[in-house]
Amino acid sequence: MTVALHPSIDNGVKQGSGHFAGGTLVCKCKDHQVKVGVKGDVAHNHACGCTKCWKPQGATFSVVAVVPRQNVTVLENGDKLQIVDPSAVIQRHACKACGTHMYGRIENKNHPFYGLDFIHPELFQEQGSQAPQFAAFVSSVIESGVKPEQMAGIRARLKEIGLEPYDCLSPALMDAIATHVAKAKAA
Ligand SMILES: N[C@@H](CCC(=O)N[C@@H](CS)C(=O)NCC(=O)O)C(=O)O
Ligand SMILES: [Zn+2]
Ligand SMILES: [Zn+2]
Repeated sequence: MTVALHPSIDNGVKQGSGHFAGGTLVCKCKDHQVKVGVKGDVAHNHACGCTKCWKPQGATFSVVAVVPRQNVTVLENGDKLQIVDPSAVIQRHACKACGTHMYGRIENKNHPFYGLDFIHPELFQEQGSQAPQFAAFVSSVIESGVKPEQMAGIRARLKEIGLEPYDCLSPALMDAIATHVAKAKAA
């Protein structure tokens, strides 16, 4: 049996249109859904294996991307949102009723990713946003109950669908973080 990663990539990664103009993220509630507007396409879309990122029922990975925070607006039923863990770097605003994380925001102005919000593109009601590019925090799925002996199969399946597996972020993002830290130290 093929390893299940996440429903939006299990049948192969669907490429983005390259001209996604933005859209509306909708939570999983049957009524009074939380709706969040996003302007423009997402960036750095990836599968994340960490325990903190929201994933749909049964998924092993989250699929998560970033957008400039000024491009994110709560459109409807924002009173249903609450911050999952106020002490986390990424403050994930989740629907109290269905648990779906609608956007994650970094409030620490010194953080390398300050200015970017984390969102789950599968919640867009529109098609065509950027496809996942790689897989991050892959080893962390063990913390959610995956057996270590399943890891070779999971990494092989990620590679098969074109998502290079990394146990932290991709080299480009790790370099961006280190560059930010080096500049902060030099200042
Ligand atoms: N092994 C940890 C890794 C958690 C982690 O560091 N997650 C990354 C990727 S989302 C992060 O940047 N977390 C910051 C945060 O959750 O606020 C876990 O699975 O819980
Ligand atoms: Zn909801
Ligand atoms: Zn994560």
